[in-house]
Amino acid sequence: MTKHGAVVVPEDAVVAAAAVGRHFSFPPPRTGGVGGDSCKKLAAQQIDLGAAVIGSWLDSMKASSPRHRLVAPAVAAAAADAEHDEWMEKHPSALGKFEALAAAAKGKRIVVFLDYDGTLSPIVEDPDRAVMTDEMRDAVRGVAARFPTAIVSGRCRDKVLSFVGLEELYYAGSHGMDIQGPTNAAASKGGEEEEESVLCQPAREFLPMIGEAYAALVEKVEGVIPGAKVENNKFCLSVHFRRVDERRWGAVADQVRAVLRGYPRLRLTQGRKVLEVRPAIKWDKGEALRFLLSALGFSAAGDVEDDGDDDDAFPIYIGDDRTDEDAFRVLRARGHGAGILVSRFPKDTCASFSLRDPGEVKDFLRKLVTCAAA
Ligand SMILES: O=P(O)(O)OC[C@H]1O[C@H](O[C@H]2O[C@H](CO)[C@@H](O)[C@H](O)[C@H]2O)[C@H](O)[C@@H](O)[C@@H]1O
Repeated sequence: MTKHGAVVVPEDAVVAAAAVGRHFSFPPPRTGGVGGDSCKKLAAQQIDLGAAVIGSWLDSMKASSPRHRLVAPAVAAAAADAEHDEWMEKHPSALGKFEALAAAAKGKRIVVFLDYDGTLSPIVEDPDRAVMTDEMRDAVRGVAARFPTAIVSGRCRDKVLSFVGLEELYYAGSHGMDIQGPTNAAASKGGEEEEESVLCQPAREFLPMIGEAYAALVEKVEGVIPGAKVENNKFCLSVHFRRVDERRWGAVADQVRAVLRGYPRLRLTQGRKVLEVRPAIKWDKGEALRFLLSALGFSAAGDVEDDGDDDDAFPIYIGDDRTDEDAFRVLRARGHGAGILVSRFPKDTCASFSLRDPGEVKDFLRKLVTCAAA
């Protein structure tokens, strides 16, 4: 931490590869707790936002999109292919291994957790246009009709609900800091639906501070650096630099750092060409997953001393981003359930399986529905 307490978590910095051996094993070996050897907790790697580390932080920003692999020369491309094959051995396609996954879930109650951006909708330039297709919506609706289903997103809960448009789901917005149950007629008991459906808001006291920081970031970043955009996600803020000239990413870092000096109780993490400002509390997508499992009546196992044997839930979590690793780690610590990373490229991850893109996510969800119907 800096002396002001503002920190950045370089989320691509060491998430050790998920599989313990070279070859895929499922169910995945336990890590011996959330902070186990093979999946190191990123939160433990908070790096000072001081000028001395801005270089490595910028590297991290540059690495937040893997597009450079597309233009690799032939030799590098061959090496990348080999690396990809090896990675796929450790994180095989959840479609290709569907039968193994279904066998592991047999006799258990599947619970589905879905990230939004990059998982249900493709990554696009303008965050306000990241809509999902009707086909994807149908697939999610089908899954939710059979299994408890939650959307877990960095976005503000209302916004992600408006994008997904399905009231029968659970929604965990603001990286899990704003959790709501289903709001459809079957779930609500009439009147005060909004109040009744809110299940958990562990960062409520931060609302005024987040509002202030938002205004400051709009003024000092969005108003100063062309292309920068600050998104208010209620309990956290996103500073987008996807449309900022790469030569000015350092300026984005500097400006955000300057603003956060005034807010020692806020911390910074990184997603896909976005810096995420959030309350410095021990709450993330992994905690949201635990909370929801518990709210659904399942054990929120994951502690070393809990062997999870009496747990009849089989959580499936699908996500594409670094913030989803917190949830993958919880699943790995549980020793059952399946973490599925959405990525075309090898990435360090605690997920057991992979899917290439939202198109494959849709196919996987459809397969899940067909399998449940059978
Ligand atoms: O947890 P998620 O649902 O994956 O949300 C994470 C962030 O997603 C959004 O930003 C990302 O998607 C945008 C649209 O495709 C893209 O333009 C941006 O570069 C990505 O970082 C969202 O806008 C953020 O607020 C979320 O925190």
